[in-house]
Amino acid sequence: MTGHRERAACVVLDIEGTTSATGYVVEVLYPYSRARFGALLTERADHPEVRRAVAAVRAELGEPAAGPARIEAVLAGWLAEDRKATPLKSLQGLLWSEGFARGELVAHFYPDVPPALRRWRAAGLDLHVYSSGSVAAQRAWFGHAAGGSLLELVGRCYDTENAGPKLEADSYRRIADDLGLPGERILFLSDRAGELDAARAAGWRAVGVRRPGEPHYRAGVGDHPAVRDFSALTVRPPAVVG
Ligand SMILES: CSCCC(=O)C(=O)COP(=O)(O)O
Ligand SMILES: [Mg+2]
Repeated sequence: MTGHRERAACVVLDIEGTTSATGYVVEVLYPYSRARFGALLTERADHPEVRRAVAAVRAELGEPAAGPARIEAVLAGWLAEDRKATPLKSLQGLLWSEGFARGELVAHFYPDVPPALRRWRAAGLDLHVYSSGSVAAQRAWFGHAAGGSLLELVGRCYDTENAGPKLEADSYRRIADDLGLPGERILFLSDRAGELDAARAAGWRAVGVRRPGEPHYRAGVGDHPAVRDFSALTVRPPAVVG
């Protein structure tokens, strides 16, 4: 893996394993949400986001009368298997946003990420996010980076609810439609081969980010070009023709 160059109008960023450490998400964010699901489901059952997520869990289980204890147990099970289920992610996003706002959580970004994001913005690129974490979680995450907010660098946020699952090419087509760009002008960065495959199937450019120590490092990124971190990636806007 040496330096790599790309031309694109925008960069779409995965979070976990790409901009940020999976270890932090799994060891800090997940337990934070796990410890608060019970109170959320009982004390704030009328919150619109909670009602919506509970209805989605009940529908998925085929158990229209599932009570808070059952829902909490299901969420805990999904969390343990790291299932990227939309209702789980919505409730986590709600709890994490509040935790960030209260100063109980601070987001982790690899040190090469903030300077690269600033460099790419200065070069005229738009930056967007596509993560299994909910849009609320993404905005809170970028807004509460340890070194100061990065939210002003980010344009649109996509998750499994507004775009779809990250392993399906249609999700990337939906995002391209929303951005009003052909796939070849969009560059996706991710640590997972399956996500890069799906993006490429939708016509996007795709570059793997292989950070030693990340869970997907050993699995590699298939036949996609790869960089070790963002400092090894140069991205410039497409050349103007004519
Ligand atoms: C701040 S987003 C929380 C991370 C998370 O819950 C998640 O599932 C991230 O997955 P990704 O698609 O970014 O690899
Ligand atoms: Mg990832």
